Amino acid sequence: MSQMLDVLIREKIVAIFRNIEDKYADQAAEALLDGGITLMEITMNTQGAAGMISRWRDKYGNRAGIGAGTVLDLTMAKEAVAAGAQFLISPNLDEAVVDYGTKNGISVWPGVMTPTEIVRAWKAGAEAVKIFPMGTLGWKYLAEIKAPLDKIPMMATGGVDLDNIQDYFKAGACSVGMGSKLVNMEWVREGRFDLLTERARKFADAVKSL
Ligand SMILES: O=C[C@H](O)COP(=O)(O)O
Repeated sequence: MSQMLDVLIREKIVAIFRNIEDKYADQAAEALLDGGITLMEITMNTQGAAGMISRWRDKYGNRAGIGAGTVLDLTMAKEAVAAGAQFLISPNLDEAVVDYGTKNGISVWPGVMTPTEIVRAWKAGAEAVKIFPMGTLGWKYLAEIKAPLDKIPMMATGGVDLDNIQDYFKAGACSVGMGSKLVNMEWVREGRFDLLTERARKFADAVKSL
Protein backbone atom coordinates (compact mmCIF):
# COMPACT_ATOMS: atom_id res chain seq x y z
CA MET A 1 0.00 0.00 0.00
CA SER A 2 1.38 3.43 -0.90
CA GLN A 3 1.91 5.96 1.83
CA MET A 4 -0.75 8.24 0.33
CA LEU A 5 -3.36 5.47 0.21
CA ASP A 6 -2.56 4.78 3.82
CA VAL A 7 -3.20 8.47 4.60
CA LEU A 8 -6.44 8.41 2.61
CA ILE A 9 -7.73 5.42 4.56
CA ARG A 10 -6.67 6.97 7.86
CA GLU A 11 -7.98 10.49 7.23
CA LYS A 12 -11.13 9.30 5.37
CA ILE A 13 -12.15 12.70 3.92
CA VAL A 14 -10.84 14.55 0.88
CA ALA A 15 -12.06 18.15 0.58
CA ILE A 16 -12.72 19.12 -3.04
CA PHE A 17 -11.99 22.71 -4.06
CA ARG A 18 -13.65 23.42 -7.38
CA ASN A 19 -13.68 26.91 -8.92
CA ILE A 20 -12.53 28.64 -5.78
CA GLU A 21 -11.18 32.11 -6.44
CA ASP A 22 -7.53 32.42 -5.67
CA LYS A 23 -8.07 35.36 -3.30
CA TYR A 24 -10.16 33.18 -0.96
CA ALA A 25 -8.33 29.89 -1.39
CA ASP A 26 -5.76 30.05 1.41
CA GLN A 27 -8.25 31.18 4.05
CA ALA A 28 -10.60 28.39 3.01
CA ALA A 29 -7.84 25.78 3.21
CA GLU A 30 -6.80 27.05 6.64
CA ALA A 31 -10.42 26.98 7.84
CA LEU A 32 -10.69 23.31 6.90
CA LEU A 33 -7.33 22.48 8.44
CA ASP A 34 -8.50 24.13 11.66
CA GLY A 35 -11.56 21.86 11.53
CA GLY A 36 -9.44 18.73 11.17
CA ILE A 37 -9.59 18.08 7.41
CA THR A 38 -6.14 17.34 6.07
CA LEU A 39 -6.55 16.11 2.49
CA MET A 40 -7.21 18.79 -0.13
CA GLU A 41 -8.04 18.22 -3.79
CA ILE A 42 -7.89 21.19 -6.16
CA THR A 43 -9.73 20.44 -9.38
CA MET A 44 -7.82 21.16 -12.55
CA ASN A 45 -10.74 23.10 -14.03
CA THR A 46 -10.24 25.72 -11.30
CA GLN A 47 -8.55 28.82 -12.65
CA GLY A 48 -4.92 28.82 -11.52
CA ALA A 49 -5.15 25.26 -10.14
CA ALA A 50 -1.48 24.42 -10.71
CA GLY A 51 -0.34 27.58 -8.93
CA MET A 52 -2.63 26.83 -6.00
CA ILE A 53 -1.35 23.26 -5.69
CA SER A 54 2.22 24.48 -5.71
CA ARG A 55 1.55 27.21 -3.13
CA TRP A 56 -0.38 24.89 -0.81
CA ARG A 57 2.41 22.31 -0.94
CA ASP A 58 4.78 25.04 0.28
CA LYS A 59 2.42 26.50 2.87
CA TYR A 60 0.57 23.47 4.20
CA GLY A 61 2.67 20.52 3.06
CA ASN A 62 3.78 19.72 6.61
CA ARG A 63 0.20 19.20 7.81
CA ALA A 64 -1.87 18.40 4.71
CA GLY A 65 -1.86 16.18 1.65
CA ILE A 66 -2.40 18.21 -1.52
CA GLY A 67 -3.65 16.66 -4.72
CA ALA A 68 -5.34 17.42 -8.02
CA GLY A 69 -8.88 16.55 -9.08
CA THR A 70 -10.70 16.45 -12.42
CA VAL A 71 -7.51 15.12 -13.98
CA LEU A 72 -9.04 14.04 -17.27
CA ASP A 73 -5.94 13.07 -19.23
CA LEU A 74 -2.18 12.68 -19.26
CA THR A 75 -1.52 16.34 -20.05
CA MET A 76 -3.42 17.45 -16.95
CA ALA A 77 -1.75 14.72 -14.89
CA LYS A 78 1.71 15.95 -15.88
CA GLU A 79 0.78 19.56 -15.13
CA ALA A 80 -0.58 18.61 -11.71
CA VAL A 81 2.44 16.49 -10.77
CA ALA A 82 4.83 19.20 -11.97
CA ALA A 83 3.01 21.58 -9.60
CA GLY A 84 3.53 19.15 -6.71
CA ALA A 85 0.29 17.15 -6.56
CA GLN A 86 0.65 14.14 -4.25
CA PHE A 87 -2.38 12.34 -5.63
CA LEU A 88 -4.50 12.49 -8.78
CA ILE A 89 -8.28 12.04 -8.79
CA SER A 90 -10.51 11.91 -11.86
CA PRO A 91 -14.20 11.54 -12.66
CA ASN A 92 -13.14 9.10 -15.43
CA LEU A 93 -10.68 6.26 -16.01
CA ASP A 94 -7.77 7.01 -18.32
CA GLU A 95 -5.26 4.15 -18.20
CA ALA A 96 -2.47 6.47 -19.37
CA VAL A 97 -2.96 8.58 -16.22
CA VAL A 98 -2.91 5.50 -14.00
CA ASP A 99 0.23 4.25 -15.71
CA TYR A 100 1.93 7.63 -15.40
CA GLY A 101 1.11 7.86 -11.70
CA THR A 102 2.27 4.30 -11.03
CA LYS A 103 5.62 4.90 -12.77
CA ASN A 104 6.18 8.17 -10.91
CA GLY A 105 5.11 7.08 -7.44
CA ILE A 106 1.97 9.24 -7.42
CA SER A 107 -1.32 7.81 -6.16
CA VAL A 108 -4.08 7.77 -8.80
CA TRP A 109 -7.69 7.26 -7.81
CA PRO A 110 -9.71 7.22 -11.05
CA GLY A 111 -13.44 7.71 -11.31
CA VAL A 112 -15.52 4.64 -12.16
CA MET A 113 -19.10 3.52 -11.91
CA THR A 114 -19.67 -0.05 -13.10
CA PRO A 115 -18.03 -3.27 -11.85
CA THR A 116 -16.34 -3.64 -15.26
CA GLU A 117 -14.80 -0.16 -14.98
CA ILE A 118 -13.71 -0.83 -11.40
CA VAL A 119 -11.88 -4.01 -12.36
CA ARG A 120 -10.38 -2.33 -15.42
CA ALA A 121 -8.99 0.47 -13.23
CA TRP A 122 -7.64 -2.06 -10.72
CA LYS A 123 -5.95 -4.09 -13.47
CA ALA A 124 -4.44 -0.88 -14.87
CA GLY A 125 -2.76 -0.39 -11.50
CA ALA A 126 -5.06 2.02 -9.64
CA GLU A 127 -4.61 1.44 -5.92
CA ALA A 128 -8.12 2.75 -5.17
CA VAL A 129 -11.06 3.93 -7.22
CA LYS A 130 -13.50 6.78 -6.84
CA ILE A 131 -17.11 5.68 -7.23
CA PHE A 132 -18.85 8.58 -8.93
CA PRO A 133 -21.53 9.93 -8.87
CA MET A 134 -22.15 8.24 -5.53
CA GLY A 135 -25.19 10.32 -4.57
CA THR A 136 -27.05 9.14 -7.65
CA LEU A 137 -26.00 5.51 -7.22
CA GLY A 138 -26.63 5.42 -3.46
CA TRP A 139 -25.03 3.46 -0.62
CA LYS A 140 -26.86 0.22 -1.49
CA TYR A 141 -25.13 0.19 -4.86
CA LEU A 142 -21.79 0.52 -3.10
CA ALA A 143 -22.62 -2.30 -0.67
CA GLU A 144 -23.59 -4.60 -3.54
CA ILE A 145 -20.48 -4.02 -5.65
CA LYS A 146 -18.28 -4.27 -2.57
CA ALA A 147 -19.38 -7.89 -2.03
CA PRO A 148 -17.47 -9.32 -5.02
CA LEU A 149 -14.93 -6.48 -5.24
CA ASP A 150 -14.01 -6.37 -1.56
CA LYS A 151 -10.24 -6.13 -2.16
CA ILE A 152 -10.48 -2.86 -4.08
CA PRO A 153 -10.48 0.30 -1.90
CA MET A 154 -13.32 2.60 -2.93
CA MET A 155 -13.80 6.29 -2.31
CA ALA A 156 -17.41 7.54 -2.46
CA THR A 157 -17.76 10.92 -4.15
CA GLY A 158 -20.71 13.08 -5.13
CA GLY A 159 -23.62 13.95 -2.87
CA VAL A 160 -21.92 13.07 0.41
CA ASP A 161 -23.41 14.97 3.34
CA LEU A 162 -23.74 14.70 7.11
CA ASP A 163 -26.92 12.66 6.91
CA ASN A 164 -25.42 9.94 4.67
CA ILE A 165 -21.65 9.94 5.24
CA GLN A 166 -21.79 7.05 7.70
CA ASP A 167 -23.96 4.98 5.32
CA TYR A 168 -21.17 5.06 2.74
CA PHE A 169 -18.60 3.84 5.22
CA LYS A 170 -20.94 1.11 6.46
CA ALA A 171 -21.42 0.10 2.82
CA GLY A 172 -17.66 -0.34 2.49
CA ALA A 173 -16.17 2.97 1.38
CA CYS A 174 -12.59 3.54 2.55
CA SER A 175 -13.00 7.30 2.25
CA VAL A 176 -15.18 10.03 0.80
CA GLY A 177 -14.58 13.01 -1.47
CA MET A 178 -16.61 16.04 -0.48
CA GLY A 179 -17.24 19.20 -2.45
CA SER A 180 -20.19 21.50 -1.97
CA LYS A 181 -21.29 20.29 1.47
CA LEU A 182 -17.85 20.86 2.92
CA VAL A 183 -16.29 23.63 0.83
CA ASN A 184 -19.40 25.79 0.77
CA MET A 185 -18.71 28.51 -1.80
CA GLU A 186 -21.35 30.90 -0.48
CA TRP A 187 -19.67 30.92 2.89
CA VAL A 188 -16.30 31.36 1.20
CA ARG A 189 -17.48 34.42 -0.76
CA GLU A 190 -19.15 35.87 2.32
CA GLY A 191 -15.94 35.44 4.28
CA ARG A 192 -17.63 33.06 6.75
CA PHE A 193 -14.55 30.91 7.26
CA ASP A 194 -15.72 30.19 10.80
CA LEU A 195 -18.67 28.28 9.31
CA LEU A 196 -16.30 26.28 7.13
CA THR A 197 -14.29 25.29 10.19
CA GLU A 198 -17.44 24.35 12.08
CA ARG A 199 -18.68 22.20 9.17
CA ALA A 200 -15.26 20.58 8.78
CA ARG A 201 -15.24 19.70 12.46
CA LYS A 202 -18.66 18.05 12.18
CA PHE A 203 -17.51 15.87 9.28
CA ALA A 204 -14.21 15.07 10.96
CA ASP A 205 -16.12 14.05 14.11
CA ALA A 206 -18.58 11.95 12.07
CA VAL A 207 -15.77 9.71 10.79
CA LYS A 208 -13.61 9.69 13.89
CA SER A 209 -15.25 6.66 15.47
CA LEU A 210 -15.37 4.60 12.23
O1 LIG B 1 -15.99 16.07 -8.19
C1 LIG B 1 -16.59 16.41 -7.23
C2 LIG B 1 -17.92 16.02 -6.88
O2 LIG B 1 -18.77 16.30 -7.92
C3 LIG B 1 -18.32 16.66 -5.62
O3 LIG B 1 -19.65 16.49 -5.41
P1 LIG B 1 -20.37 17.19 -4.18
O4 LIG B 1 -20.31 18.66 -4.38
O5 LIG B 1 -21.76 16.64 -4.26
O6 LIG B 1 -19.66 16.75 -2.92
